[in-house]
Amino acid sequence: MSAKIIDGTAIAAKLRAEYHLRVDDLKARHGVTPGLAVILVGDSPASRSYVRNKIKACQQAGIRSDLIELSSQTPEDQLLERIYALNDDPGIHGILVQLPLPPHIRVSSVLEAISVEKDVDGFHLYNMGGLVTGNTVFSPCTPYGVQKILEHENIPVEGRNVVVVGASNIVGKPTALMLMQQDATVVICHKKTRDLGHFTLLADILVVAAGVPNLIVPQIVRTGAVVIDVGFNRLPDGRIVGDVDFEGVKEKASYITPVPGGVGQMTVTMLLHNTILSAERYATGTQRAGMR
Ligand SMILES: NC(=O)C1=CN([C@@H]2O[C@H](COP(=O)(O)OP(=O)(O)OC[C@H]3O[C@@H](n4cnc5c(N)ncnc54)[C@H](OP(=O)(O)O)[C@@H]3O)[C@@H](O)[C@H]2O)C=CC1
Ligand SMILES: Nc1nc(=O)c2c([nH]1)NC[C@@H]1CN(c3ccc(C(=O)N[C@@H](CCC(=O)O)C(=O)O)cc3)C=[N+]21
Ligand SMILES: [Mg+2]
Repeated sequence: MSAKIIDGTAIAAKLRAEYHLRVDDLKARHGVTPGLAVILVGDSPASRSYVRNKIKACQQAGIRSDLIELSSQTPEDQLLERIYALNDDPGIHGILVQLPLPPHIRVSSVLEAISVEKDVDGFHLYNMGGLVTGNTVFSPCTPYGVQKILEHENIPVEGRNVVVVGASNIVGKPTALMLMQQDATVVICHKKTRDLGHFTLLADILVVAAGVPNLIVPQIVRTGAVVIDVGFNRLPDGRIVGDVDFEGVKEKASYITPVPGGVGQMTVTMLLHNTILSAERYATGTQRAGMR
């Protein structure tokens, strides 16, 4: 068996074309241009490159994006002041603070300073908590992108065994919660999991977000499984790979996502989606009132 290679770039392109029409419609009918503020603290080359991808995608979709670059020495209270100003700025519908932040800044204070109505990354505690009950204002972009890939390929989730490898707050845990909300049976594995293969072999759908190249080899993948590789790792030789031994696993899986060209494309696309959704709510006055 050779897996169908899921073309994340093509799915993303189709969605982005639809989103561009929604932007045009907002401009024409409400005079509203969706606006995203991206705050980058410090000058990590990797963060800079992710941010560049996001800004470029905004431009292509007709979304205004403001890049706010702050020095790595910026005190936490100055960063919070910038966020409060953006919360009050009617031209800005989404606020994203690129992680990681320098160690002197508390991530939780920053994420909770962002107005829930503008939290297009879905990282505010309210949105995180909302994942438990299925009541988010915005879904986090990477898990949402994974969900959209499954939806686009008509891969059912209900009643299936989903194994998520990786338990971070930004990918593993929210992905597990979103798929559990769709009535999958979900297992989350992490570094301390004693026998990874014992669990991954149960997976009808295997989602991998560990940050470890070649963690998933064919021996620990069930024949016919759907394999979604969220990993995004740069090797010393400059090549970008996921967490899955792609060549080996594609001979055993029924579907597999490549890296690049898979989930990463969808993450950025869902950021566009959330920013447009926020601007639509603003234009039609359907934001949730009084929420922060
Ligand atoms: N394509 C995209 O859009 C995105 C891709 N990524 C990529 O996804 C990967 C994960 O990112 P992120 O969640 O932020 O990373 P983190 O480092 O925050 O989390 C990694 C998780 O994987 C677990 N883990 C690490 N090693 C192993 C192992 N050997 N076996 C099982 N579990 C393990 C860790 O366990 P423990 O909790 O015990 O430490 C942790 O829960 C990275 O490659 C990142 O680049 C991330 C965001 C977006
Ligand atoms: N705190 C933190 N924040 C992040 O946002 C973060 C992180 N850590 N760790 C690493 C991952 C990775 N990530 C990606 C974003 C876009 C693409 C993306 O656009 N990928 C495209 C293009 C890739 C390319 O540029 O070649 C693709 O996969 O086809 C990928 C990966 C964000 N990450
Ligand atoms: Mg990718």
